[in-house]
Amino acid sequence: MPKPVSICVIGSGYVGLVAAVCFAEMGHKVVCVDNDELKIKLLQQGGVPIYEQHLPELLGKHGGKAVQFTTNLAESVQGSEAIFIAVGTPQGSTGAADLSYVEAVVSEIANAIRDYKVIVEKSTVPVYTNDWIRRVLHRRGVRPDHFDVVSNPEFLREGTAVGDFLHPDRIVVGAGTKPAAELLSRIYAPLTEGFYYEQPGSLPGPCSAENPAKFLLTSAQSAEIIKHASNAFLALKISFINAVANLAENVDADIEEIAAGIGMDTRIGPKFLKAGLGYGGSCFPKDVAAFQWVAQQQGLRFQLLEEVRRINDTQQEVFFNKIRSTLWTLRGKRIAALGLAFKADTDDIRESPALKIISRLIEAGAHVSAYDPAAMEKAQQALPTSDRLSYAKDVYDAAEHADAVLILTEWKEFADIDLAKLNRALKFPIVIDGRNLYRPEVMAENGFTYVSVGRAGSYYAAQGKPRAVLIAE
Ligand SMILES: NC(=O)c1ccc[n+]([C@@H]2O[C@H](COP(=O)([O-])OP(=O)(O)OC[C@H]3O[C@@H](n4cnc5c(N)ncnc54)[C@H](O)[C@@H]3O)[C@@H](O)[C@H]2O)c1
Ligand SMILES: O=c1ccn([C@@H]2O[C@H](COP(=O)(O)OP(=O)(O)O[C@H]3O[C@H](CO)[C@@H](O)[C@H](O)[C@H]3O)[C@@H](O)[C@H]2O)c(=O)[nH]1
Repeated sequence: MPKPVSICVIGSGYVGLVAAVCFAEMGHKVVCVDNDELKIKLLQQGGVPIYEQHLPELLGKHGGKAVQFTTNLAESVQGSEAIFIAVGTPQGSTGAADLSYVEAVVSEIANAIRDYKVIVEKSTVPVYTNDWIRRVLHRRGVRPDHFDVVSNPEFLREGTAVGDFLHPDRIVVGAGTKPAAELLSRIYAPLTEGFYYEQPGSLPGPCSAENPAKFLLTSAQSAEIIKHASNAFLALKISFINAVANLAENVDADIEEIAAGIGMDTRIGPKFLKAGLGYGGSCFPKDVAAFQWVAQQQGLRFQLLEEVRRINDTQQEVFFNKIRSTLWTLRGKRIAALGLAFKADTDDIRESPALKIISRLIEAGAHVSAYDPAAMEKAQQALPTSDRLSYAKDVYDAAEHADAVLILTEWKEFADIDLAKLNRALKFPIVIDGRNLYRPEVMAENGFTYVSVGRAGSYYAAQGKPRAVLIAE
């Protein structure tokens, strides 16, 4: 097992915090820095700022021990061999990523460096950011032999972040020098050489000692583009299936059957073919826009990405129109909204399709009673206060006397609803499901008018036949 590395992670958001505890889990010594004093205080006191599977146990195991939390960037940089930058890169007004947080951190690093450090760009950034970081360090007088800059994009998903980090499909490292590449390979050796998976108590996942994580060494530019292109491709898959869903609905076909049939082709694969409300979250919307901007800067028009974004925006419009056409008028209607987070297993509400739909319903004069298993607090801070918006204590409380129920996030809790109890709570037994959590024939059997995405519910209710999906399962 190679010697552990002393690591500084700057940013204690989703990526920074997960990276910090996972590096500790891999045997390294970590200091995690943030300029948000409240967050650091919470972490120092053993608090967990985000809802993420396995994070509380790893914070409990390593917090204050192998991972220290601090606001002192200079000291943390000086005491570490590798400095990971994991601050936000939000979307700017032109679609380009706003790199001001990255630049601010690089300037602070420049003031702190006294000897050789490997600076690792982990935030999602446009191509040539690695070059810019080097230029800023030069301009600020840092000796060229005192640093290398590496691009190491992160591919974790919220909700499964810890598992994704420790069991990645691949680790991409864009490094231009041997010492930098060697340090990164030492950092990830527990995953790429399988040592971590041999440890008793290591978290289970798809990688193992026999099937360790893959390490791909590339140029910095390639690494930067790999990240943008991966997110854009996944967004493209989602928009593609949503476009097919809208067609399927018009011709009485079923998008679940179609996605199963497409996904069985191993060249295509079954993942990211779930039709629904379109993609949201803190990554896809901004990263597709940023990648399009990158192409524009090179004089290229990446029209495919324009279409991906257009379909995504349309998808929420399509769903809103379904609500309208099912309920006719919306003013004064009482609607239960199940789900606030942008997807299941997270409390993150950034770019959540659910919040956009709820806001539109309120604007249209409807009364919304909302419920989410994890995102209530964050949603209450984000949504405007309104006497037409209330927050329920559970699914059935939200549904009480409602004209209809909307399913906006694919929480397992919503797939396990007691349908008879739901039916009794509602004023009218209407479910409009943006996540296809139920089979239309089951909903028909339970007396519901059921509207979903890319499926003609009435067909199955009438035919009552087993479907290809069922046979395949
Ligand atoms: N969220 C994800 O699932 C995910 C996955 C892969 C990659 N990414 C990328 O990783 C980056 C970080 O994303 P995130 O979701 O963790 O962001 P976030 O907004 O949750 O966290 C960023 C953190 O950086 C801190 N910060 C900002 N400026 C700072 C400074 N000068 N010094 C110290 N700390 C500072 C903020 O206080 C915040 O805690 C983004 O580029 C994002 O695109 C995110
Ligand atoms: O078949 C699918 C899969 C996802 N989604 C939606 O797509 C969005 C993004 O989902 P997901 O990719 O699971 O969540 P993120 O946590 O945003 O992760 C993405 O964005 C991260 C930040 O860049 C990357 O690191 C991850 O690899 C990438 O999956 C959510 O709104 C989902 O509801 C669908 O509509 N259909």
